Amino acid sequence: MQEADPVRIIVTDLACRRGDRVLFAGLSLDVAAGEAVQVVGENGIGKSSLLRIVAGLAPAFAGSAKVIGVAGLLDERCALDPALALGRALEFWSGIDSGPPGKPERSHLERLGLAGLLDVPVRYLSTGQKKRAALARLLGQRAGVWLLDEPLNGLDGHAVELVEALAGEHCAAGGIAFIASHQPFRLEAMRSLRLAEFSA
Ligand SMILES: Nc1ncnc2c1ncn2[C@@H]1O[C@H](COP(=O)(O)OP(=O)(O)OP(=O)(O)O)[C@@H](O)[C@H]1O
Repeated sequence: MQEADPVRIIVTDLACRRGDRVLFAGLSLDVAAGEAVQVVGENGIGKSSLLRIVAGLAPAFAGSAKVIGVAGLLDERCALDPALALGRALEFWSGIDSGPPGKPERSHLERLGLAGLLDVPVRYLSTGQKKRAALARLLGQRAGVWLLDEPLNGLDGHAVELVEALAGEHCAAGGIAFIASHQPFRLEAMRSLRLAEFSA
């Protein structure tokens, strides 16, 4: 994240419709720099849909969701070319996300345990390795607003702690973590947003 970039999420009277169902309505929320929110609720209640609306990838049915700053979405897709070696795949995005020359930061790769996998085609990576690769891309984006959809899925205990630590550092540096997760996510002073309270 670029220091001093202002970040905020402002959700106002938001409603979400998928197919012929309104999943939730009347949702208002204000998330400021340094804050973390965990969106909780049963399968199918609309957590991913909410994150996609906030990311600007799905339309609101009513109301609005506004992000101030750059948003980076991490979801179940690792969004890296499966045919490319991991290093090349990350370089491609790094060039787009933060401009040339497009080298992913070595310290990120080492911390995520990816430094020894840069020659491995993305399609050969394990589930947890793909998730860590997606995190490397997110870190490379330098986005102030992290939208994390089930970020702990497929990760071993060590990697879970790492993701929690990364999110904590991100918030401490003035970023926002907006997280949909069924699993407990240990992050200091994180608020819970119970989507069931807004079910239509
Ligand atoms: N494009 C779409 N068209 C129609 N229905 C959709 C679409 N996308 C999602 N849905 C439906 O919307 C509902 C909410 O899905 P969503 O993925 O947001 O739930 P979730 O709370 O994230 O669930 P989970 O905990 O299982 O990940 C589901 O019933 C899903 O089938």
